[in-house]
Amino acid sequence: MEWADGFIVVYNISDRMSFLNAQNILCQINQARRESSKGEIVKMDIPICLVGNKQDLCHARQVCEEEGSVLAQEYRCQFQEVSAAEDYLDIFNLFTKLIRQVMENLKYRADRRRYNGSKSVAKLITNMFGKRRKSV
Ligand SMILES: Nc1nc2c(ncn2[C@@H]2O[C@H](COP(=O)(O)OP(=O)(O)OP(=O)(O)O)[C@@H](O)[C@H]2O)c(=O)[nH]1
Repeated sequence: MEWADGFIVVYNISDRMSFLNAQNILCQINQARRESSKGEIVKMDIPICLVGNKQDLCHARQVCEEEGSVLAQEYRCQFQEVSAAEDYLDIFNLFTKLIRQVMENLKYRADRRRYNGSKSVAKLITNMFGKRRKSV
C-alpha cells in the first residue's frame, strides 16, 4: 500500500459484506498514504477508483449506487458501477483512465524532482562563488 501508484478497490453490489471490506481497504489505503507522505502533498494524489461490480445483478442488490458514491466522496476517489460479466469495455476504460492518471502523476513527480535538483545546483554554485555583486 505504501508504494502503489494507483488502486482499484472492487466490491460486489449484491454483497454488503464486500462493500464493508472495500470501506475497510479504503481506510487502510488512506492511513498508509498519510503515514508515508509525511506532509508531502504529491503522494496524496495517488488515483483510487472504487468500483461496484455485478451491476447486472441489480435484482439482488444490497448496496445502492448512492452509498458507493458517498463512500467515494469521503475518500476522494473516483466511483463507477460496472458489470464485468456484461460490459468489458467499461472495465477497459476504467483501467485505461487510471493508468493515464498514474503516468501523469509519475511525470509530475519526475519533473518536480528535476526542478528541485536544478534549484539545489544553483544554490550550490551561489554558495561556492557567492552572489554577483552589483556593478558600480
Ligand atoms: N453476474 C455477474 N457475475 C460476475 C461479474 N463479475 C464476476 N462475476 C462472477 O463472479 C464469480 C467470482 O468471480 P471471480 O473473478 O472469481 O472474483 P472473486 O474476487 O473471487 O469474487 P467473489 O467470488 O464474488 O468474491 C465468477 O463466477 C464470475 O463469473 C459480474 O459483473 N456479474
